[in-house]
Amino acid sequence: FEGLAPMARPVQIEVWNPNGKYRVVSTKAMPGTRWINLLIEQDCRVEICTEKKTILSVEDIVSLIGNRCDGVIGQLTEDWGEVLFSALSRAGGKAFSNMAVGYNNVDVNAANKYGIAVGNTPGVLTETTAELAASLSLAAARRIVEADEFMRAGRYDGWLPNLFVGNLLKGQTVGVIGAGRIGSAYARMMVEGFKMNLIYFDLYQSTRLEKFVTAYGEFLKANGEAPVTWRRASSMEEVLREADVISLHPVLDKTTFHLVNKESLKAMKKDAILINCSRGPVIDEAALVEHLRENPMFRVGLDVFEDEPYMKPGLADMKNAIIVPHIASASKWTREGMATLAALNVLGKIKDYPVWSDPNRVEPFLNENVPPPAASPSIVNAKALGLPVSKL
Ligand SMILES: NC(=O)C1=CN([C@@H]2O[C@H](COP(=O)(O)OP(=O)(O)OC[C@H]3O[C@@H](n4cnc5c(N)ncnc54)[C@H](O)[C@@H]3O)[C@@H](O)[C@H]2O)C=CC1
Ligand SMILES: O=C(O)C(=O)CO
Repeated sequence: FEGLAPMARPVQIEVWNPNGKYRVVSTKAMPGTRWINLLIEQDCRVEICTEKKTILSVEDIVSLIGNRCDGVIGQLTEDWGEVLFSALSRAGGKAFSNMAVGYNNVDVNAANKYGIAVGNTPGVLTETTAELAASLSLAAARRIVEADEFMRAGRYDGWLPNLFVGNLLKGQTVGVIGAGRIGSAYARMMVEGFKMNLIYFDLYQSTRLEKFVTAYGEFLKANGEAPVTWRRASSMEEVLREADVISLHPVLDKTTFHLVNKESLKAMKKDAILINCSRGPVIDEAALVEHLRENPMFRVGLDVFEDEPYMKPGLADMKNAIIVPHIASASKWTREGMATLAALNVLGKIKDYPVWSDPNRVEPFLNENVPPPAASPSIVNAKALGLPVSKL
């Protein structure tokens, strides 16, 4: 790598295996070391950006790419479009992977234009993300954050029949919008854990989820308990009208932008609970603040925000909102796994490996005791680029 033209603007980096044949850049330090070791073992020089700022600009990343780079692992906060894919292509790059399952920050058409593979990290974060949605559901139903603040403020002076009365989940209806991997895992947790009935809306039927709820209902009945039920709604409005707790888990695209707006909020029960662990712009956040103000019994649990990292004015003042900073996938196992999948996506393309045939079945890549399969775990534009599929 000596003799390369200096970068346009220096960006601080940490280098592993300086003599590696392939140059792979990660725009952020990521948890664990397995991802670094896997790249090094396959002759990669790994450069990790150590700049202090949280969100790198397009210019920062152009500098990082420099004039020779085989692949980049990037983050959902970065704007991966024409400028970055053309820079990566000029540097001889073949692959980019988001360290995330959502890739609404990536212009896949621009990547296709330059023949660059785009990876994401499905599966490894399903349960962790669903568990946070479940945590927010419980926290909202039982007003845990308000009650915690009350205690810390020294305001507790004795048990009272009316103190922080919330909602019982058992026997109520949970509504899921977007019953894909995460939405289905959340639905199962709420149905099995709290014996809620399920209503869901998705463009596709979730047969596995339906079968699970049917079987669980039969199990309960056989044990003399009230069975749980499920229904696939024919419109989102049906879910909004009927559910007591509604959790949003669709991808963010043109069809889901402001899916929840002023009108849809009005359609919900006055004391409903709304959870969002998908992407901020799925909710019209200004309309939500207005709705929270007008309906004190309505509660919301948010992991994501429309103008992340910012909040719409007024949201932070609402007692009926629980807000956490996009931490739904933040368990150690998941974050290390996401780093591994992202690194293997990039490595697989650099080494001309085929693409794994089923991105819902990524466990073989996560087993630390055996070498990972010679494939890229999940490439979203594999078809568009005509990449070969693994026979494994
Ligand atoms: N807050 C966080 O930290 C995390 C957020 N996410 C977000 O969650 C999303 C979902 O992830 P997965 O479950 O793995 O994806 P998935 O692809 O398995 O599920 C998405 C589901 O949304 C459905 N869908 C698409 N358009 C729809 C519409 N207009 N109406 C109703 N349903 C629609 C799809 O048919 C699919 O079943 C990701 O795209 C990402 O944006 C994912 C992980 C962590
Ligand atoms: O994976 C994603 O899409 C996230 O939002 C972070 O895990």
